[in-house]
Amino acid sequence: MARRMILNLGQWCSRIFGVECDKRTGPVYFALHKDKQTDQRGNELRQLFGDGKVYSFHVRCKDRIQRSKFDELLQNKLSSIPSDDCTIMEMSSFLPSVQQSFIKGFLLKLNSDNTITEKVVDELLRVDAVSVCSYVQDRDEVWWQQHLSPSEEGTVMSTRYCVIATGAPELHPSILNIINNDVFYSFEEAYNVLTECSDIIPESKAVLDLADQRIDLSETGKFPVIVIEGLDATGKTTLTESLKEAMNAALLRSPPHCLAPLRPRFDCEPPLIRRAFYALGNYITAGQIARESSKAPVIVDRYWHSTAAYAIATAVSGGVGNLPASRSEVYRWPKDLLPPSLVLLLTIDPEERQRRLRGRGLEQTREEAELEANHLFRQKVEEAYRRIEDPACVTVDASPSPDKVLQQVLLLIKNKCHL
Ligand SMILES: Nc1nc2c(ncn2[C@H]2C[C@H](O)[C@@H](COP(=O)(O)OP(=O)(O)OP(=O)(O)O)O2)c(=O)[nH]1
Ligand SMILES: Nc1ncnc2c1ncn2[C@@H]1O[C@H](COP(=O)(O)OP(=O)(O)O)[C@@H](O)[C@H]1O
Repeated sequence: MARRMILNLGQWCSRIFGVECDKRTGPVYFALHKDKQTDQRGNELRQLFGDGKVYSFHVRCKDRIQRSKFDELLQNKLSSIPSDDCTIMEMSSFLPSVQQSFIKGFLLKLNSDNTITEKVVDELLRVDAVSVCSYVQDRDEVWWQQHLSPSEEGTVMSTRYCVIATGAPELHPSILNIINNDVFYSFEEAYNVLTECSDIIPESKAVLDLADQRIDLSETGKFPVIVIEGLDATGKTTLTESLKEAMNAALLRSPPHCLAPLRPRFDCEPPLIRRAFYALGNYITAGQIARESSKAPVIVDRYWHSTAAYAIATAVSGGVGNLPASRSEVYRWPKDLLPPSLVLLLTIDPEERQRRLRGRGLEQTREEAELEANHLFRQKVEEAYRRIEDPACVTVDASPSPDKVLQQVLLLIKNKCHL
């Protein structure tokens, strides 16, 4: 995929940086040059680096488990700065000619100098795995990126590169790493992640043991398997319980009940580890689906669509426009995961969903909180749901009463599954 990322940068190929400075206009991209460049397309750079001190941070660490932990540390440190004192923008960077070279970082613009911010910058400077840079103009108003490193006397400015604005690559950099880092397309890939983190997360061994004991059947039985998907509070639990009664069906969910005690532990982990946990949950549920569908219809409350949609929406910065295009390989069902007969995506308008969330009164999970705080994230989840294929979701308007939704869905299942 990196082949389509190559930009015309001349003979020297630096990292390309994309900063989400304005959700409406999309990222501003820049590259680095060893020599001074007079034609910088300065207006765009002034938008990024003008008006006050600017730092960028990203994690450089070969081990992906360590990298994901440092990413989390970096995000938590920066979010400790009062939002009035700074503007934090997501920054992605990649090497156009190197696969899997994408790294996620942040650009920090200080609205005012204060001790909290300087303290956070100084602390991050002392984390070996975190690369800190500042951006300054010389007397010719040419912008430079300077790499900073700590010293007893303060900070030392070492290597510096001339910053040049550049055009947008064809694909948003954040989609470069999705495959088997954010979304897992095989049991083995997800299993390997939890194996790699079992020394720092002892609970991983319990998950791996349950994954080893999963029912490993590759075919569903003769009865239909219907997955119910949708954002929180769209009515999945209500509908799946009614369908269980109405169809005398087995009701399963992903992650499966056997993983429920471990879920809060992994919900606190960075995306790489959290998604591997949910992915293994899908494979354990798949074995239960295969077994139960030989005896009766099976209803499943969330499955791979949830895992993939939330992972893609989290991994891709900015708005819906940055999502991988429809038909992209990231939306393809894993070849080794049992596919259901039908996937129904419950949709309701945001106001009704808010009302139902309040009515439910349950504690919000981290992702639910994110869904409410960030309508861009919610839009990306909904759009990612719709782009997943083989099987694709069939959208259901879940705003009528519970009974009307049930009747509508029973008719849909009858028609689609030829019951
Ligand atoms: N089940 C499931 N949830 C996921 C996954 N990835 C992210 N999530 C998010 C979706 C929700 O915001 C949150 C909780 O989802 P669940 O439906 O499993 O739990 P809960 O019963 O609290 O949510 P609900 O309101 O019934 O949809 O976790 C995944 O792979 N599977
Ligand atoms: N069709 C519906 N009409 C009105 N309220 C509903 C409907 N379906 C569910 N609810 C209510 O909305 C809240 C969330 O429903 P729930 O089934 O828990 O959704 P989910 O499992 O998708 O989070 C609950 O309080 C439930 O009683």
